[in-house]
Amino acid sequence: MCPPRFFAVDYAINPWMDPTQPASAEVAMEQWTVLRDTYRRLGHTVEEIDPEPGLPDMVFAANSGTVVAGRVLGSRFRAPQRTAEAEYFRRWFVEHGYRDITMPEKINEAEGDFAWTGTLLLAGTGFRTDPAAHAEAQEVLGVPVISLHLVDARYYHLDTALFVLSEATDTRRAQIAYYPDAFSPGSRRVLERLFPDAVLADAADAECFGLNGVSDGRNVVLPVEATGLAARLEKQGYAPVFVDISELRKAGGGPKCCTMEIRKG
Ligand SMILES: CN(C)C(=N)NCCC[C@H](N)C(=O)O
Repeated sequence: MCPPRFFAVDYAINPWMDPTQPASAEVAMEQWTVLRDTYRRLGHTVEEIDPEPGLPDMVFAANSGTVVAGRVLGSRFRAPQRTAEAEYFRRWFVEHGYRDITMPEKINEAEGDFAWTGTLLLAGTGFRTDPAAHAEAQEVLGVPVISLHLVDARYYHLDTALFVLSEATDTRRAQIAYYPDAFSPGSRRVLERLFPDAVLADAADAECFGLNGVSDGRNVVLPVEATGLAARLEKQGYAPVFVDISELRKAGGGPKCCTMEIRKG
């Protein structure tokens, strides 16, 4: 995770960002700190990278790397405003002992558009990550990739429209939640086929970034407004944990965007 010390909304590269509206680095830092401490309270290890001045979106660490079984696929941003972030994260991986690091040739916004189910890498495209980056990820990470097409600009990254509730080594046992309207008809059919027991989100769940949740298979960290989705998750045996991410949402991000999940083994 990356503390939002230099958080701001100075430019608009997604429909949620409005540089004419006030955004506070101080409030973002308070909300981010609660999110980080929530993970720690739930028993997870959190490592941090230093933020860099002039990179207000660096708090969205999920966009800077996809790590499966200790293999790191870095990122290559579409927006020039974010390009420099990728190299800081690459250096972090080097300094923290990762040896298998590949920087992509294709536009690749990492976990913003990649979600690991335990056997498959679900991969979004349509707004940010280049579809050719999906084949590149399959080759570099050596895991099967399923391409999914996003069609609503408000849900410009896969992680605004879908998240994994529980990973499994048997594809049919992994569980996901997703917002069907964010996907093309063909991608919806793929998701129905692969995940017939998925939790389906509605427009209200999606609008508050409820699909930008982070689950450890039991606890599901969600924006505080995602009450409808939380109620459905509770019925399935999950434990919702609410966080306020209202300031970070002004930049188009939520809990998952702030969280790169490092899968070492
Ligand atoms: C949940 N999402 C979309 C993320 N994975 N990342 C947030 C990135 C926000 C940044 N202003 C941008 O537009 O790139």
